[in-house]
Amino acid sequence: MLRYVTTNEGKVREAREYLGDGDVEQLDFDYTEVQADDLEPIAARGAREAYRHAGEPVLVDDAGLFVDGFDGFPGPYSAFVEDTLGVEAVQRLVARELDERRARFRCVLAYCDGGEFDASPDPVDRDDRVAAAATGGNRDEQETRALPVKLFAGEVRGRIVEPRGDGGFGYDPIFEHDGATFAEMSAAEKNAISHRGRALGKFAEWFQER
Ligand SMILES: O=P(O)(O)OP(=O)(O)OP(=O)(O)OC[C@H]1O[C@@H](n2cnc3c(O)ncnc32)[C@H](O)[C@@H]1O
Repeated sequence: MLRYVTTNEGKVREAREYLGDGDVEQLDFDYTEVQADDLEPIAARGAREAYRHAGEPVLVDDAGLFVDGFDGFPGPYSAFVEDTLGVEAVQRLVARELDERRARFRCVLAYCDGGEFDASPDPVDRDDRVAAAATGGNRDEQETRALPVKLFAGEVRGRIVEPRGDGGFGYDPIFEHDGATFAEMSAAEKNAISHRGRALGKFAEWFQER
């Protein structure tokens, strides 16, 4: 059984739709969201912490909306911005400030099961702030840091539009791809093209071959 580590029911719905109901169990665990410019170090750190907590194979899902004209804002801060400004305010800001409304969604899945495998290069090393916070520390911290993690990234391009649709979650109503917003699609339709669907596809292929 795979523990899908998230507090977000929408993510779990899509993971179950893709991987199968019986294979995914939600682990509602709030790992430390380290400050970083990319999703990779956040997801890797989360997977290590979640594995130490659960003692079973875990998959962490970190995602964000990156608006081209805002240099990728809100990116890794997407959850904070959704909670504070709200999705519709982001859309109004884009409409007011930008002629060019292109954006992309990214999703990074991080897998950890305490075992050895062809682990991804450690993204924590790439980010000075995260590395500084993660070096030193006690033995527990050093053991957590040493756990191998495998990363799978997915991305989809689209544009920011006025909200449409009742499905999905988060920024889905304002993200349009090929004429439809993600909130106008079923979970299966969204998975077929989305950042999460692509990352899940890469993960499933690797996991089956293990
Ligand atoms: O950290 P967890 O517990 O998984 O839950 P979260 O919702 O805080 O997840 P993130 O840190 O990955 O935050 C990503 C933000 O982007 C939003 N988001 C993530 N995936 C999305 C998707 O597929 N469609 C629309 N919005 C999405 C989500 O609602 C958050 O506001």
